[in-house]
Amino acid sequence: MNICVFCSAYSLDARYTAPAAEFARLLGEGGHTLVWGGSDAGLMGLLADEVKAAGGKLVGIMVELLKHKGYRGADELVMTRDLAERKAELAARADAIVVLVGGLGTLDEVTEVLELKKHGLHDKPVVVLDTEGFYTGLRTQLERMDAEGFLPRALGELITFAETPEQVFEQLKA
Ligand SMILES: C/C(=C\CNc1ncnc2c1ncn2[C@@H]1O[C@H](COP(=O)(O)O)[C@@H](O)[C@H]1O)CO
Repeated sequence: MNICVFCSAYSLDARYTAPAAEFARLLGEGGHTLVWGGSDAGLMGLLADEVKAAGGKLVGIMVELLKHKGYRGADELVMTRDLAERKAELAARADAIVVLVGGLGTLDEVTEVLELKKHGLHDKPVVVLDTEGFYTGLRTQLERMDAEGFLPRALGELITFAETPEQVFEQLKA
């Protein structure tokens, strides 16, 4: 499976990096391909290192603007002109999307895939690894949208939340 991962480009402490590394190990050992932003920065770089060490393949979708942070050692590195083209390419290459902890870039990416899914433009699973309850606020907001009629589909059809890396893969199989 080609698994697109959105996650932080910053270096984080072990309570965030350890579950991400475990997720990466399961991805690599499962024979999957990581499709990601193609950077060696922060958690993005750690994820790629761990997937590679576990035998998985790496497909990086880079953007001109950030090419100085490109990951050396990807099986394929695709260069896109701008962030919009990169987001489209990331989604197009994926069979499933997994969201790890991240900041505004990650939030922008997950929001876009959910908006496209809302409109029926794809039906790929979107699973959030909710490490340390990092996404409690996002989940609460989405649940309110669901309960108060802001979503055309049930929230559970758009996105699911996992507490552990193992649960992410169980939800991708379901
Ligand atoms: C932090 C530094 C450079 C950032 N480099 C990036 N390279 C590739 N992709 C990136 C970068 N920054 C953001 N992205 C994309 O957004 C997500 C991460 O953003 P966040 O704000 O950290 O959550 C990630 O999924 C990427 O696709 C300088 O060292």
